[in-house]
Amino acid sequence: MDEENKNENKNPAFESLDVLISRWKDGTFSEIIDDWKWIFSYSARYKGAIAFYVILGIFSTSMGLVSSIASKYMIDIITGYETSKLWVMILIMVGSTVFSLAFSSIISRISTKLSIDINNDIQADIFDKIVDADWLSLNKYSNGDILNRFNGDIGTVSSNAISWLPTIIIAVYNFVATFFVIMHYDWIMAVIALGSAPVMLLMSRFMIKKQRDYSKKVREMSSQLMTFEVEAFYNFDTIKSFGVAPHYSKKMRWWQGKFRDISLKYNLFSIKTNIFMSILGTVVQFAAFGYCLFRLWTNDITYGTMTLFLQQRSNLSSAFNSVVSIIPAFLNSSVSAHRIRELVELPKEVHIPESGEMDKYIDKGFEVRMDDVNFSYVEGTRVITDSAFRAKPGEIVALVGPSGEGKTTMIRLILGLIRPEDGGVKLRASGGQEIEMNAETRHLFAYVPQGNTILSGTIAENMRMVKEDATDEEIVEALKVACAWDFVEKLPQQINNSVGERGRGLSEGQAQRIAIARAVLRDAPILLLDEATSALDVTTERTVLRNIVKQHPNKTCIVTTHRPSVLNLCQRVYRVMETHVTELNEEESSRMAMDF
Ligand SMILES: Nc1ncnc2c1ncn2[C@@H]1O[C@H](COP(=O)(O)OP(=O)(O)OP(=O)(O)O)[C@@H](O)[C@H]1O
Repeated sequence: MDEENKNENKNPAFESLDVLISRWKDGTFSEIIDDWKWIFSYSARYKGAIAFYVILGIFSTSMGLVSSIASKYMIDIITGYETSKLWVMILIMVGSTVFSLAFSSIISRISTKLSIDINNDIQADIFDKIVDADWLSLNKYSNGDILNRFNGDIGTVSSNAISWLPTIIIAVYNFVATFFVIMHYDWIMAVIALGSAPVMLLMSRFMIKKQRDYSKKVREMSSQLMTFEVEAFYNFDTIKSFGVAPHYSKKMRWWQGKFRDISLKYNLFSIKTNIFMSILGTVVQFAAFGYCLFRLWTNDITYGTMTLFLQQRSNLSSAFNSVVSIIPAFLNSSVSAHRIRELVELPKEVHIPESGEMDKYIDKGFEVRMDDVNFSYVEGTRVITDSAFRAKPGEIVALVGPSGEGKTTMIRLILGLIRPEDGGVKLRASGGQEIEMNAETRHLFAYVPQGNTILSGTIAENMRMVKEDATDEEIVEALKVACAWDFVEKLPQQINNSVGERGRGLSEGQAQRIAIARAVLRDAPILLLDEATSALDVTTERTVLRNIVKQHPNKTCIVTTHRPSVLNLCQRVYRVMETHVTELNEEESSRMAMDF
């Protein structure tokens, strides 16, 4: 049968059902499913605990049911004056209430423990993923945004990841069990009790889309607010010294206002949905109450059955409400999971496992080679074009050139943080063995980046960051090479003296010398200094560089600089300008030194 005939024979009712299902599944819905699949990959680690949680929940719900059936019989016993059975009923009621309370307390304890565990699990995983993410891809996210996803979004996911499934299962069990108890006594009552279900189902599609959109906007706005906050606190000195604090206060309030507006819109939507649900619930409640009174009036049911009906109807509606109220939490979690997955799915750095082979050649040093390299951060805007570069063991090689022309980009290429579009950036051992720069070659480098990179803690802690088992003597030795010992020696606790975040408490030049000492302690065969001596006086700068070369004759040093004093120490000078890296001859390089 050909395709056309097949379609003709298809029942139109089924066809429209197919269309409905596919529409239901498209876009938002399939995204939600994917996000939850990801969340389940974490919850699955706690299968046993979740199953225990569900069983306890079902017990607790069953006890509630037993207690309300017992209260029906109690009313019937009292109204029928059959006091002989009264004690049994009282015992059943009290027993089931106590059990129910005990179960729900254990459930609360388990769910708190699990949500902390899952939060820690996700955070630890994401931390590792971020650390191993491709530099350029991660660079697109601001620190505030990453921090917000790391804390806020993971918090939202973990608080729901465990409880969501048990809550649904327990609510559905509660719903079904209650429904059958009511049905056992009167099926019309059961139908009335279920009255709101079809309307709710029809509304859910509209609600889900809208709720998810709001949740997404609130999370995005929260990230933007946090980006602003992180940046403002990080640059507090600049803000204060420019006297622009009032402007930033105003900006802060503007961001807060935007966050407030979107949060209130979301809240209004939730209120409207709530009002609608409550009205629906009240209508059903009155219908059930009216029906009960009618049946009582016609003597079809006892007082006990009426109490049971009304109690169970409210139980049914609370089971329904707990399923409905989990929808926002479910959607918020899916939005947060989506935001976390964006970080998880960032491309990983390139790791070439064979790089470990190069460790054998550390003693003789390495040559850094670049050939025919092209690189752009943004497609169409070249930063490096058809360029070559060499730095051999025992050499100090300088990268010079006007600001913003690509010196730091060269350092990033050498470190393998970014990869060239064409050409190769390689590490070459003395025997000719070569390997492309990648994450695994990075341990062969000691890098002093631009800016202050000192962390809060003692000077020794800062140093041991790159060599955990370094002795105090080794630390002092490295500080001496970097001309930092002169001032560290005079500190009250010397290497155990504490410094603040970003080296607070030290001068810019002192912080630079400690950063250099840290790189020296690392004792890697290749040293990269990116404007790392800019805050030092000329004499200290020359002493530091000479000490480094003297320390290890096979070290390869690559420096970016704007200082002639450094150029005179270099064996080779490359100019980075107009996207080209060009080696300067002696005459050009001395002219350049004079032009600075
Ligand atoms: N993460 C990035 N994304 C996009 N473009 C970038 C990025 N980093 C740098 N660039 C661009 O690449 C070019 C070279 O920047 P780079 O930092 O390498 O210059 P530089 O020579 O080290 O400057 P300076 O001497 O001022 O430190 C600049 O035009 C800059 O705008």
